[in-house]
Amino acid sequence: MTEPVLRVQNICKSFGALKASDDVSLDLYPGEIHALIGPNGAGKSTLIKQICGGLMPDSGRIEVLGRDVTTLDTVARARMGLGRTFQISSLAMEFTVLQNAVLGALGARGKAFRFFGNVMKDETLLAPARRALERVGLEEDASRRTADLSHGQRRQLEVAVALTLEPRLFLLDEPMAGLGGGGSKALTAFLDELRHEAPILLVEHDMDAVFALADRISVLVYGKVIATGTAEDIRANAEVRRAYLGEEDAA
Ligand SMILES: Nc1ncnc2c1ncn2[C@@H]1O[C@H](COP(=O)(O)OP(=O)(O)OP(=O)(O)O)[C@@H](O)[C@H]1O
Repeated sequence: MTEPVLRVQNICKSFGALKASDDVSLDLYPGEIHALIGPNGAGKSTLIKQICGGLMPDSGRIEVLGRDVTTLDTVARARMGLGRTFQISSLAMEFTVLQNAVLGALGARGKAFRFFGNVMKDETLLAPARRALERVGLEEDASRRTADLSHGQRRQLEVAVALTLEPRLFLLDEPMAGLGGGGSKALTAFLDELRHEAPILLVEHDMDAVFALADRISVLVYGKVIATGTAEDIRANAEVRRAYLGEEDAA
């Protein structure tokens, strides 16, 4: 049987009396998009941070490509091929598109930051940066100031920054946020292709995108995974409807 690329086992994390992750287990298989959904405050970001290495679980285990990474830091996990985008933009707005992509390539390789002029001449950084921009369709915009991009283009650039690492798996934190209908359609099509390169754990509030893309969906409520299954399973699950989808209907 195929091994999962990511395996999260029995993760617990409390903030005082609040259980933000309550015995969470989930996995991600090659070629798959596994969506993580749940109401605000359910613990999605907390879980993503623990998978990335930014936050240590109180207990449980996280494996990437069969290796226990539970105690490794963010840089070590990125080097192992864990690519990530952020809910809040991490782009340097005054830098050009290419400079942001190069910075991504630099960070992903854990290289020390040198003078920017030198960094921008380093082919080992420029080549993956250009390739990533091409992949997301931003090659023509390489010399534009990031602040001048549209919101949708910035989202594309964030994905490009994650791509510079040539990741073995992606953690995408609300990539559709703030995109208009056209933008989220284009990104949906792109992610549908991207999954074949590296599987995706997708945290997303846009239910159209989730139901269009996800092979499996896990529903997190009060820190607990209350259901995991196909889009059909999740739609039909009474507990999920009550806890989450019902809330959307009522909105
Ligand atoms: N550093 C922290 N200290 C204390 N409480 C925290 C901390 N980080 C998160 N929490 C709490 O943990 C719970 C889960 O938060 P989290 O941000 O993971 O939810 P979320 O599902 O990502 O929400 P959203 O969809 O709004 O981004 C919330 O009640 C939040 O207030």
